[in-house]
Amino acid sequence: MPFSGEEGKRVYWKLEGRDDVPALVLLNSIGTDMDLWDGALPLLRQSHRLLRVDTRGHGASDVADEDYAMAGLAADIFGAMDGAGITVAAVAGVSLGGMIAMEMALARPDRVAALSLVCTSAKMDKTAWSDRVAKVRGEGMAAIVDLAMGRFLSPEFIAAEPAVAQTIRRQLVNMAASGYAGCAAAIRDMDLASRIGQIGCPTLVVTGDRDTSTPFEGHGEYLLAQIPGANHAALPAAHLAPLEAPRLLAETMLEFLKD
Ligand SMILES: O=C(O)CC1=CCC(=O)O1
Repeated sequence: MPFSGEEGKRVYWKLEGRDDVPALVLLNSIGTDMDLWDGALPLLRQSHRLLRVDTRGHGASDVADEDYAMAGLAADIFGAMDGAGITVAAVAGVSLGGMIAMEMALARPDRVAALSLVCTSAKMDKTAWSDRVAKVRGEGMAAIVDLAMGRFLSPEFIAAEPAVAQTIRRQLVNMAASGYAGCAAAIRDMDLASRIGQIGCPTLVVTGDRDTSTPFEGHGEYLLAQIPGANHAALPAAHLAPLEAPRLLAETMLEFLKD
């Protein structure tokens, strides 16, 4: 299996598609893994070589029991790109994945060709994320699963796709609490808000009309105001847009990436 990084902090990645097309890196939210993107893959792989990475502490990646930092999570993804032989790529990330993507664009502008920032933010409530870290470390994943599910998916989607919602819930409950807490600490400590004005690559900000975690108001609108020349698309989806609107998300990203 393809892993990159030092022992205990290795990230698992999967590369697919032709090598004569541009590379696109796909990053997951906290509490999910690379499978989050499954519904969008058939369209995306027609024109892009896809590198998916399980964020540290998630999926098949290693779980270190410590606070993670956004810069370290970004370095993990560059390590996966190195392992896959990719020098430059467009990067798309959902929520935490979008935060990591912004950190990547700031750290290595030479390696990030474009950003798709899906249902994400540069500033989350520090107290709320601090409480979440403590709760998960003290009581385990069951203590926050209802809160997280309520922010991930809309009631309409849960009613229409109960099996998908059950899978997401099961993954969340069964994942390593230390992996979730490590990433939650990175969200708590992120300092993107004052720096994203320096992002220089073409950027698409995707918001979800039903997203209660990072709604347009206060989150998407801030990204659009700060990132020079950023474009906006609003989708009929909650936070996990690749689940609620996979085809529309893929079409929107491809339209942006073809420019
Ligand atoms: O608010 C939530 O629980 C959803 C979320 C925030 C960051 C992320 O990756 O997911």
